[in-house]
Amino acid sequence: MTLIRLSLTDFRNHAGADLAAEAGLVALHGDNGAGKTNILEAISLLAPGRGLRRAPLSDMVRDGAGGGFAIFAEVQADRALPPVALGTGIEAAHPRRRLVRINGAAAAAASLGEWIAVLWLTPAMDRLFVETAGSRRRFLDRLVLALDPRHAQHSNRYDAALRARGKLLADLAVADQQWLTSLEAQLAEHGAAMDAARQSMLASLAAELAGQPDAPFARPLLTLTDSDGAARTAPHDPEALKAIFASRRRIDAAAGRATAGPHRDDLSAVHAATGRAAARCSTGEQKAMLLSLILAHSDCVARLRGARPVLLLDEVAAHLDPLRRAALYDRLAGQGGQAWLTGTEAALFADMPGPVTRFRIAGGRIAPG
Ligand SMILES: Nc1ncnc2c1ncn2[C@@H]1O[C@H](COP(=O)(O)OP(=O)(O)OP(=O)(O)O)[C@@H](O)[C@H]1O
Repeated sequence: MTLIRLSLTDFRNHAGADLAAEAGLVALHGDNGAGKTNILEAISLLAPGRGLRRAPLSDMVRDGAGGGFAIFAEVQADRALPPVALGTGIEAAHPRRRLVRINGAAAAAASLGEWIAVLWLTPAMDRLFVETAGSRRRFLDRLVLALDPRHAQHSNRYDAALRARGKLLADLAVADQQWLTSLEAQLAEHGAAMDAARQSMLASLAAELAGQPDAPFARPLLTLTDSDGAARTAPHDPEALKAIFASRRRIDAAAGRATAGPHRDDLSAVHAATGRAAARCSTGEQKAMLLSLILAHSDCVARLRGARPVLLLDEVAAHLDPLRRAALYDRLAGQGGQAWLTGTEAALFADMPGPVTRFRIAGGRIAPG
């Protein structure tokens, strides 16, 4: 998948920007605060979800602009087909409602996943393995989404049913039992589908990683675990899940949250070469594992979906030694697809193998270079 055109209106510090890019590497360089990550964030919003900062939509409107914002892109998924036009943004009157247009027609955000897959690595993700299970689950679900666009619908419906059940359980004594049973049936159906998609993605990713060397990027071994840290290998059975939810109504009512289910699962990672848990590895090793994970996943999506996801690598190049940096560029250039990289120095990108589209960003302005 290639973004051949991107235009931004009142998005973060970009009042109006229009850029054309080619397949291959796209290098964005500019000083701190120039607006590089904002461009990557805009691209991340072309996929379902809240984007790479998970920020409220209203924060994304350019300060002082007073209205909404708009992101528009043309994406070429297949050279034989015309590009698809994707647009998203908000209007001033409805700052919480994300609007989406696909080829000019209004669409649900979840549908974006059918047209584009976007994977990213940002400095904020460096601590993923020591952060909360929630951030790892979100990361896991993004990996699944890149492979299986239906995942967004299942997880949206699961979350909606979970919230509705939580409201009913807040007053269990008067809760409509039939409505509870129906919500738990929805949780079981969508939860089992979500879980199956996670397990199938992890199996494909494990197979991809197994074929990759331990160097120059550290290879991780990944496992889906339950909330107690035990490995989960068999998919959730919908009937069993329904029974779990039904049997835990009192416990969940007392806890004020659903204490069991796929929304509590976690992703655990081990450094393959040393056998050490990722959380106990050095920051550099954790970064390297994430990079190798993302690169392997990109291969996985390319193999299974027939199109490579757009990769957004924010400040990744600056943290690699010259040997690893060259290895990263070679790998990205050799595989087709499109990867957007940011850095403060143009020199970081000087030796990239072509084709490379280069932009210099300064104060929210984008110029070729
Ligand atoms: N809604 C907004 N309106 C205007 N400016 C904003 C808005 N949100 C963020 N900014 C500003 O946009 C600028 C660019 O941010 P961005 O994160 O893209 O910088 P960057 O080029 O990636 O810098 P760094 O190299 O430091 O990571 C920052 O100064 C930030 O404060």
